[in-house]
Order: sequence, then C-alpha cells, then structure tokens
Amino acid sequence: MTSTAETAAATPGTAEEPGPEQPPAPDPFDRDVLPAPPHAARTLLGSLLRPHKPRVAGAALLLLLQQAAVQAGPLLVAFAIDHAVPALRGEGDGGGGQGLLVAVGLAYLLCALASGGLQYAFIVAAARINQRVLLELRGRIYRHAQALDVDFHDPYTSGRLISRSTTDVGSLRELLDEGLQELLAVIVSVVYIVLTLLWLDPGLGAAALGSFVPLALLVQNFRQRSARVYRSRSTAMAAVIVKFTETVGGIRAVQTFRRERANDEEFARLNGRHLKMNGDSLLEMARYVVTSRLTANTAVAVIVLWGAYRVAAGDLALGVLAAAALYLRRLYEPIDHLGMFLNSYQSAAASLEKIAGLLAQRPSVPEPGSPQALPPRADGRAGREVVFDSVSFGYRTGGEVLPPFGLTLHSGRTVALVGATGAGKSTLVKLLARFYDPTRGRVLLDGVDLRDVEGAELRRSVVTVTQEAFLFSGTVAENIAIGRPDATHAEIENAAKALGAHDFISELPEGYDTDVRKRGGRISAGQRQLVAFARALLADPAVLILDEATSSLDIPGEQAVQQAMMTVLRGRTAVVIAHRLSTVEIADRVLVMEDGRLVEDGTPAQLIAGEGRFAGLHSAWRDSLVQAPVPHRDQR
Ligand SMILES: Nc1ncnc2c1ncn2[C@@H]1O[C@H](COP(=O)(O)OP(=O)(O)OP(=O)(O)O)[C@@H](O)[C@H]1O
Repeated sequence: MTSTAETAAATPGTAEEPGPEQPPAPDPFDRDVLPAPPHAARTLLGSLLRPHKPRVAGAALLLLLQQAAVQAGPLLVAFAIDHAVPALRGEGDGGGGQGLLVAVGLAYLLCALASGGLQYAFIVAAARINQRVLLELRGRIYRHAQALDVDFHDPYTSGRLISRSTTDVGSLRELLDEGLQELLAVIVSVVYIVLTLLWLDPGLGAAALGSFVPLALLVQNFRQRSARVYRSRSTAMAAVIVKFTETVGGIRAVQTFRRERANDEEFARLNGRHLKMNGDSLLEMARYVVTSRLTANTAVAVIVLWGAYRVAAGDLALGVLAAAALYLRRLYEPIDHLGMFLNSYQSAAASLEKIAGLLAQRPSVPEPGSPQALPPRADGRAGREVVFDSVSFGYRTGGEVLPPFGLTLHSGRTVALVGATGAGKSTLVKLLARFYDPTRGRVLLDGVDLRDVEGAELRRSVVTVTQEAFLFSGTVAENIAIGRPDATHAEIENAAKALGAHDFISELPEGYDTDVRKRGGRISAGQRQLVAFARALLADPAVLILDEATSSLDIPGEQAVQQAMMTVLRGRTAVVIAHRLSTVEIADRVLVMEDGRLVEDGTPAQLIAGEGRFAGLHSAWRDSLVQAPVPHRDQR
C-alpha cells in the first residue's frame, strides 16, 4: 500500500492543467474539474435557490423600490433648478416659491431615508437566502463525499475535497454576499437611469445608450481573459491545499523518509505558481479598471459638452443638463464595481463548476433499488455463508486483477488468505465488503447478492478491521461503540474485557472517556488493534474481515492481539489476510493466492503436509521466526 505522503510525492498536486513538463492525469478522478452533465453548475445553483423562491422575489422587490428612491434624487434636483428656484425668484406665474423649494427638499430627504431603510431590508433578506444556500451546499458536499466510494476518493484525494468545501464554497459566498447584490443593483439602476434620461431628453438618453457599446466590448474582453486566469488561479490554490493536507496527513511517512526538503521544494513551486496566478488576475483587474474609467469619463465629457451647447442654444433646460450629468456619473460609477463583480463571478463560476462536477459523481456501488433482507441468523452469534459465484474483477483503471473464480466460505469458519504482495488478497476482501462490485458474477451472503443488500445492513453484517485500526477523534468508549452507537457503557466495557483491553484503558488518564485524539496518537499500535477488535466484537458482525497487522509487535503485545483475535473470530465467518504463521495455524482453512488466482485450498495441516507453495512458505516462515509461544487452537 502506498502511504499518503508517497502518493503526494508521486502525484503532482493537480493534474487539471498539466504544463508541458507534466504527464497527463492517469485517472479521470485525479483532477479538479470532473466530468459533469451540461449546465450542471447552473442546475446546481437553480436547485439551491428553488426552495427560497418567495424570499428571492421579496428581495428583488425591495431592490426595485430602493433603486426607485435612489434615482429620484437627480429628478428632484432638475425640478428644483428649472421650477422651484425660478418660482422663488418670482419668475414663475404663481407665487409660493418658498413652499415649493421646501417640498422638494423634504422629498429629497424622504427618498434618502427610504433608500437607506430599503437597502438595509434588502441586505438582511439577501443574507438570509445566502446563508441557507451555503449551508445546504456545504452539507451536500459532505454527504456526497461520504456516499462516494474508495474508488473515487483514492485518486481525488482529501485535499481536493477540503478545497471544494472551503475555498470553492468561500468564493461562492463572496459572490452571493457582495457580487450578486452589486450586479442586481447595477442592472436595476442602469435600466432606471436610461429610461429616465430618455424621458427627460431622448437625445441625451440615446447618447448614454450609445456609450454602452465600447463599455460592453471592454466588459466582454475582461470576462474572457479573467475566466482563464481565475480558473488557473483556483486550480493553483487547490494544488497548494492538496499538497499541504497530504503532507500533514502523512507526516509520519514524510519524517521517516526524510521527505521534508523535497516537499519544501514542491510546496514552494506550487506556492509560487499560485502567487503568479494571483498576480495575473490582479493585473487583469487593473487593466480593466483603467480602460473602463477612461472610456466612461470620455463619454461623460462628450455628452455634457454637447448638452452645454444645447443649453446655450436654448434647446435644453439647465436643470435637465444638471440631472443628466448626475445620472451619467451614477451610470458609469458602477463600472468598476461591475469589474469586481465579474471578478467574483468568474471565480465563483469556476468553483461552482468544480463543486457541480463533484456532486455529479455517482457511487460506483449504488444502493439497491429494492433491497432484499438477509435471512435471520440462526442464533445470536452465527456467521453467514459467503459464495463468490463465477466472480471476476478488474479495477476501473487497470486490467483484470481477479480472473473468473468460484469460492464458498462456510458459515462460522476462519479462512486465512496468504500470498505474495500484489497477489489480490485485499482485492478479494474488498469485493466481500462491497467496496467494489465484481466485473462479472455475484458475491452472495446467505444466498443474497450483495448488490441487493441495503448499505446499512451490509455494514452491520460485514465488518473490516484494517491494519491501520483507524481511531476517530472522540473518547475510547465512543470509538468502541462506533458499530453499535446504542451500546451501554457496561456492554462497551464487557467487549473490552473480553479482549483484554480493559486494563490498559482503565489506566488511561480518564479511562474510557479519554480522548484518543486524531489517529489514536496517545495509544500504542497493539492497543489500537485491541480497540479495533473491541469495536468489531461489539458490532457483532456475521462476517469479519481482518487485514492482519504486518508491523511486528513485541511478543507480549503480539500475544495479546492474537488472543483478542481468536475471541473476535469465534463463531463468525472470517477472512484473515494473514502475515503470521501463528494466525494461519488458528485458521480452519488456508487459501493461497498468486496473480489473482486461488492456487491452493485446504486445512493448514493438509497444506503443510503437501508439497505446494504453502508448504514452502510455511517452512520458510518457521525458519525465519524466533517462535513465540503461540496459543493453541483448542484454547479458543
Ligand atoms: N485501486 C486500485 N486501482 C488499480 N489497481 C489496483 C488498485 N488496488 C490494487 N490494484 C492492483 O491490484 C493487484 C492486487 O492488489 P491487492 O492490493 O489486492 O494485492 P494484495 O495481495 O492485497 O497485496 P498486499 O499484500 O501488498 O496488500 C495489484 O496488482 C495492484 O496493483
């Protein structure tokens, strides 16, 4: 098995955009952007917003009203200049100039107050929608990651998953929190302003509309260029995170194999690449801001100049020109913001595409449409019969690993699986635990195809204890109870006692309530194995798969583990990937594998007595071992 750190060293952080020096990704899952149906990102966004339709409509209404209040300002100014001020000077026909000006002033104040209040209400409404959307999205990613199988996780890596639910969700948050509000406000204000200008003076309105052509071209150009830059930037960021998590996840291997310097160099390279991409994106932004401002200011100057000539010629009222100048400023003001918005839009679109690709993946071992219940176990502790019926198997990325074979594992018996590394032992047991489905044939549990057994029932019935004996963060008691969360404290303690784990657990600072911390850093390898066995014993599965630890424990440690193993195997159908002579000797049956084939099958005594591979392996084992006193089979 390759360690995480070695994988990290072997796999360049991300293979999405291989440079000229990088080979193409060997696995379609070893990349950031996964294959997804067309418009997956848009569909995802739609599905996230759909439950909030009424709220979205309410927020849109608030925005429309707020913009109406904001855009009334220049109109009031025009009215004041062209009507209220002349009335005050007594130029108009009727009197009451004072009252008119005060009324205009009050109306202006009212509009300002209304615009502030409405903006506040809109921000609150939009934030409520955003929070719920992001909460749902993060939850979906997490649930989906748990549902996807190891076949997906191995090449995709945990770093990418973390990147999806942090950086990518983060850039979507930015878009929803700031960008989207910005864009909506810009669109609504542009529509209001253009309509008002056209109403005030069709010539000025048409000129303002015409000035949009060069601006639209600028925006379009920026969109295209920044889309490229943003995608590269987010991929570069993901590569940094992947490298970081893989290094930290495999820190033991990193330090054991002195990978620090090589990792530092690789990390510096990835970090540098991210820096460059970030610089590129800032440069694009700067280019856009400068050119768009220049264009907008030129447009304002030209239009106001033309308006001034028309005022001088008596063709346009002064108040209308003043209002037009105010409107033009407001029209072009959001151009910079639009760039910012496009900024977060591009990066959010790239992120959404990646998240949608992840969520579009379907587990390769799907839940059955109409699950079939397993027959009841004969008595509380019986095992189940396992049949490999004309099974053959090949991994998604390779050729056939297990050529067609048939095999029956009798209920309640222990089978030791031996063979050279790469012979296919782990692959065979992965089929039994349904981490993969066979390419051809069926795996039957008491006559029921594993494909028809509901996931939860399968996990209850077939339990795997791996070499790693993974411990989750939490207490020792919680770790033991993982397979049966409803177990009482007494049951947990009994399981630990039956396996001889009670003594060392009691000696821990807080006994069963001691936090094991990540990966059980506080307890030894042998003790971790015992906790894992206690977990299996409490879960009481019909079929137990055991990937025996290859690490050489000390003699008392090994003996304790051996004893515990016999306790946990008793009465179940068990398959043990055996690395120790002592384990093989306690098995009822030994299967020898070679190049994916079962080449020998018999009781340990039969095979030792024969002339086959196992006999040779057995005598080599015997010669190389300083024999520890092995508990005898009938001591079980
Ligand atoms: N996820 C995978 N994708 C592609 N090929 C794989 C995968 N896992 C294992 N293989 C290949 O399948 C073959 C059998 O591997 P398997 O892990 O079953 O062997 P094993 O007998 O358990 O070896 P070991 O004792 O070293 O764990 C090997 O050639 C291996 O390279």
